[in-house]
Amino acid sequence: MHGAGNDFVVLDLRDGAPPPDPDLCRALADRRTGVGCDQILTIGPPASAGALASYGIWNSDGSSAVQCGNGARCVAAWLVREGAAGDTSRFVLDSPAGTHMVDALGDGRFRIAMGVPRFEPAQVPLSGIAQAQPAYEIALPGIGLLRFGAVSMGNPHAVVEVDDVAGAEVARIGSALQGSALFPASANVGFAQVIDRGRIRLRVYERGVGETLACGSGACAAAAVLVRAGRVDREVAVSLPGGELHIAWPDDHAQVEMAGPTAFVFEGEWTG
Ligand SMILES: N[C@@H](CCC[C@H](N)C(=O)O)C(=O)O
Repeated sequence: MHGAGNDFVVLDLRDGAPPPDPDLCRALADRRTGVGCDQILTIGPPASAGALASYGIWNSDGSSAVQCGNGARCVAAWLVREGAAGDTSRFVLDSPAGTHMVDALGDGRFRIAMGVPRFEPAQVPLSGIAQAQPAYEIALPGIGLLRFGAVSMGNPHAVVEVDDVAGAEVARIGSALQGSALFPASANVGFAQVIDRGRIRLRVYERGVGETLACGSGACAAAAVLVRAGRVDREVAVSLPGGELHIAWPDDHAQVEMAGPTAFVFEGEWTG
């Protein structure tokens, strides 16, 4: 499946099959010798009362993750296709980051409540910083002084505002920031260009993957950081290389809502 180009192998493990180990994740995700994907998603039984199902997330390098916005929409689409949601267009899913309210919008589009953004350095996590700041600065070897915002959407994000996202050195700066001691758990690094108060362009160098065509939690993180900086309105369209997501953050204490597309690509059996 994919959500705005962020692609997934989805394994339905509700029959009790064990989750894939890191070696199997890497084998499945390999674009030459496997199926190929950014993340592996596993669907399991609900973890909380009232939820329809739970899901797990593994990056293509075999590391596990706790939040995946595009993946949440794809799991929702999978459950709706099989009729698990019945007549309702509103249901709850459990992710490793918590519970998410889901709205089926029709035409393969879903809206997911992605949680309240956390800016406290300990929550991101950011090492050696006591107080949250609207922007941080770091001197990166070979790159120079870099200014960025940082936020947790359940998973860690750095957001760098750039004048021209097409020309941004996404891999070089993204991997340098990921490797910095400032981010003890690494980070997903977004490069955001503000087009106007209602639209940004974004590219994301994801933790455990590299650059992806879209990152749902990255779109929420970019919107949250730019709203806090007074650069964009609380409803913003985010254009990513693989498609468009719509982000709304009604107020500082509210959850960020992310809406976007889903697509089924093909189904098969893994014999590897
Ligand atoms: N593609 C995802 C994020 C997946 C997890 C991330 N790479 C991490 O390690 O935190 C999204 O759509 O949010």
